[in-house]
Amino acid sequence: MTKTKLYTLALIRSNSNILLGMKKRGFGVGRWNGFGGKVHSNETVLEAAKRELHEESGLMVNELQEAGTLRFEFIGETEIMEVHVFTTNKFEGTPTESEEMRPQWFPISEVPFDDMWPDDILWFPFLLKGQKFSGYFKFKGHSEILDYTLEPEC
Ligand SMILES: CNc1cc(N2CCN(C)CC2)nc(N)n1
Repeated sequence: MTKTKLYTLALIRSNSNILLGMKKRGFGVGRWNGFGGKVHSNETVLEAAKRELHEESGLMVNELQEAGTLRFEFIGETEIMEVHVFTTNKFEGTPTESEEMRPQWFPISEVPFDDMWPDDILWFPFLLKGQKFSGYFKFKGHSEILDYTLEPEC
């Protein structure tokens, strides 16, 4: 019986730059990504997104904009990951390395997709255009997408 587990992912923009973090350990280690993690039972998805962003990058945000929802199935695993994606260009603080993440600004034109999860190159265009999206990806291992659906949501 598949079980859905909630996660967050926050992408921070500043003019034509985007803040990514190099994951230093755990799930997705060695790949650049936004900042996020699990949603605790005593918090909303939005509260978790703000908490995880601060824990992983040192940045503080008052508001986050909903950008989209991504669901991931991994062949052979019963958990479906439901990742709620957020974005903002209003933040306080300076990106600071954490135990989990090494933050770095990238020009939007230089997003290192080759060193990111393979789904990212597919949904980033929606994020960058401010078009909300909903995606479902079936992974074999951590690098092969067997099939997927991705559509704009209003
Ligand atoms: C499986 N593909 C993924 C997962 C993923 N996440 C990021 C957030 N994590 C907490 C859970 C997994 N992020 C991206 N960009 N792609």
